[in-house]
Amino acid sequence: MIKIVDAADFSTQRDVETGTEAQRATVLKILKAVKTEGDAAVIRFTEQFDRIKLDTMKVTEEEFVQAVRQIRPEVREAVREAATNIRDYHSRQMRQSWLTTKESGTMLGQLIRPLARVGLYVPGGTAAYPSSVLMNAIPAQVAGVEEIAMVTPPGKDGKINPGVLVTAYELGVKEVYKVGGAQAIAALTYGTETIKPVDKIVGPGNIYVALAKREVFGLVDIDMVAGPSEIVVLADETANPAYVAADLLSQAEHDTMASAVLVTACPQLAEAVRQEVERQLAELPRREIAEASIRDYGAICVVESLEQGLEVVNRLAPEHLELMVKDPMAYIGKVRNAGAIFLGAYSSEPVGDYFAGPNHVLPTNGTARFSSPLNVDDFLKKSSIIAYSREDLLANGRKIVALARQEGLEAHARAIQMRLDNEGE
Ligand SMILES: NC(=O)c1ccc[n+]([C@@H]2O[C@H](COP(=O)([O-])OP(=O)(O)OC[C@H]3O[C@@H](n4cnc5c(N)ncnc54)[C@H](O)[C@@H]3O)[C@@H](O)[C@H]2O)c1
Ligand SMILES: N[C@H](CO)Cc1c[nH]c[nH+]1
Ligand SMILES: [Zn+2]
Repeated sequence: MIKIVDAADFSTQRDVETGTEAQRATVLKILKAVKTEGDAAVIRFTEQFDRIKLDTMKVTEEEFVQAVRQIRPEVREAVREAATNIRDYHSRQMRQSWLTTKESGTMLGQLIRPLARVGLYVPGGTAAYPSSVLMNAIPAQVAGVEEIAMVTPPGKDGKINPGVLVTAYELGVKEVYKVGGAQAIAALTYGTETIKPVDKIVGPGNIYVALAKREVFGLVDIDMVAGPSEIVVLADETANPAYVAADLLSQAEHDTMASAVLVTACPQLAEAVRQEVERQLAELPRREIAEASIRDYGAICVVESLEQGLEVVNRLAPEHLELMVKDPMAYIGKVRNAGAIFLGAYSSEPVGDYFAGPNHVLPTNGTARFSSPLNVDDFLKKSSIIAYSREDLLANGRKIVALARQEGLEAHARAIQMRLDNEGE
């Protein structure tokens, strides 16, 4: 049963990222072994944790072809159309290098370059989402990343989820390895005989993957450590309770630790949604997962006004926020913290998960206060350009010398002073 909570002390923060001491020790052991032993360690851990003896790590052309045969044509068509929408949306995020020239002749600018090689982690198990392949690979491709290596654990039959493989194939991602867990993160970071190291690792995974990503950050870049899914629906009396309940359950079915919350000032809507959640839950194939999520992390927060509701929303900083109110556009300027904002009755959250175009890799657990959806910038890096003119150096050199000496850095000061002495009139 979904609980009714008080606005004042309500929080959706969950302790999901630190793991136990034993898990952290396991991850450190795996990272060290792969770093020193390479492929042999990857093969050993895959046998230990996935119960698969790998003959070859790299997916063959024949395996791609087999996967294509297993996927219905309409699904493949939907993947293509979703890919087009996601590519169009992310293309708008692309930045250009720039250069300004001052009257003094000095040129200053910023050079934009894509990362050269990126690793994409795709989880195995029941959460092997082809849509996550689209959401992680397309922004990298739009940025111009030349090499994308995908890693994903083998299933019980030693094969990779066919939907995931076909989606990779559709995008032209052909470098795919049947390796998962911390050993995959280690291989992407340090490199092995088979897997070349990457510059950045993106994509969600279980606690072993999350801990390994945190540990290697600095040697490589990482995107974020995404926690369980979340949705907050801010609704008024005009909202359809069945739609609200369905959208809450769409995220609850992801994970027993997913969080689904209704915030409303309308007690009648709160009661109707409560009943709808119970009714719809009973019919869901993933009922056990959704039920646990609703029981432990679901809530209805009855507030005094929509204004107060917005305060709650901004405090929770949810991954997904739905504004199911009469005039959603009127409220958008008041939303401070949310990963993605869905406006009106027809912008149901799964529209964003699969098809509309924005990314579904979003900040969770309150991190929308300071971070953004996965985007093209995550795959770009910037270099500053400084082409100082003689005129500017002579005009400003003394100030630079003063700043250097203030820091006690005489060699810095002399590098400038030497030019002033040589060139000064
Ligand atoms: N936020 C998102 O967008 C999003 C999307 C998809 C999945 N997810 C999350 O990703 C996770 C997927 O988890 P999963 O387990 O199904 O797949 P996974 O690929 O993340 O992890 C499987 C790997 O974990 C390793 N492993 C398992 N048990 C181990 C142990 N005892 N010691 C060391 N390593 C071990 C194995 O090597 C295995 O290959 C879920 O938590 C899910 O919620 C999040
Ligand atoms: N809602 C998830 C992120 O919170 C992403 C996803 C993948 N497939 C379906 N949904
Ligand atoms: Zn989802």
